[in-house]
Amino acid sequence: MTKIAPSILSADFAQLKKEIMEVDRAGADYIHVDVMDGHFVPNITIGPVVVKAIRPITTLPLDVHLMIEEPDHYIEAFAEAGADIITVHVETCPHLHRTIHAIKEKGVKAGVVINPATPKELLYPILPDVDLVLFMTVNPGFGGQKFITNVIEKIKQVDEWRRAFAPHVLFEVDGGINEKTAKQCIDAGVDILVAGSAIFNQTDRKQAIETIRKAAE
Ligand SMILES: O=C(CO)[C@H](O)[C@H](O)COP(=O)(O)O
Ligand SMILES: [Fe+2]
Repeated sequence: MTKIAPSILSADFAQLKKEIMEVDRAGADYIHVDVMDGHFVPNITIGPVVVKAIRPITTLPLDVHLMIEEPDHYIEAFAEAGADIITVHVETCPHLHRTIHAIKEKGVKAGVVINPATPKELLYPILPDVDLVLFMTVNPGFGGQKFITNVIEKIKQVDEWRRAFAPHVLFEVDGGINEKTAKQCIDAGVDILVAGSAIFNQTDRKQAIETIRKAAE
């Protein structure tokens, strides 16, 4: 079954506990946490203190998406705060193999994220080492942007590598996911759909999650 990861970037931050509890009860599979530093992306969001604060609110895995430069400096802090998955951008990691293994050494699942305009070849050498690949389907930095369709072709091509030598790797997409775009992603081989505005901008979160899940299947 398709897994859904609501992105709290589009939640009401003044009521974060209530928002997380609501999507948890509504059938979410992960909680997606967007960490932005104002350097790698033109926005600033949250850090390890917030991850620590939300950790007791839910038993769902916390999927922490690091959109920050030099992520190596923060792996320990996010792991100790309670992250279950930490994903780092290929664009921010000159020593990607070292970074991925530093995450794993903390007992956390390790994922690599790739921007829409970054060539898929950067994934090839690291694919057997990661637990997850997150394909950005918008340029990272903000919620509510339009899905970039040509990423689908990249997902299909990387899926061929996955089938050949890394079948354990999960594929996740992030950005512009809604009932219209979900199906194309699943058909291309995606396992986990991140959705922010398509869930948190709806008053009935249960229905929003079910709508995306149904459209995907
Ligand atoms: O990483 C992100 C942005 O950089 C967010 O996870 C993503 O944008 C989710 O928001 P939406 O579903 O509204 O596009
Ligand atoms: Fe994200």
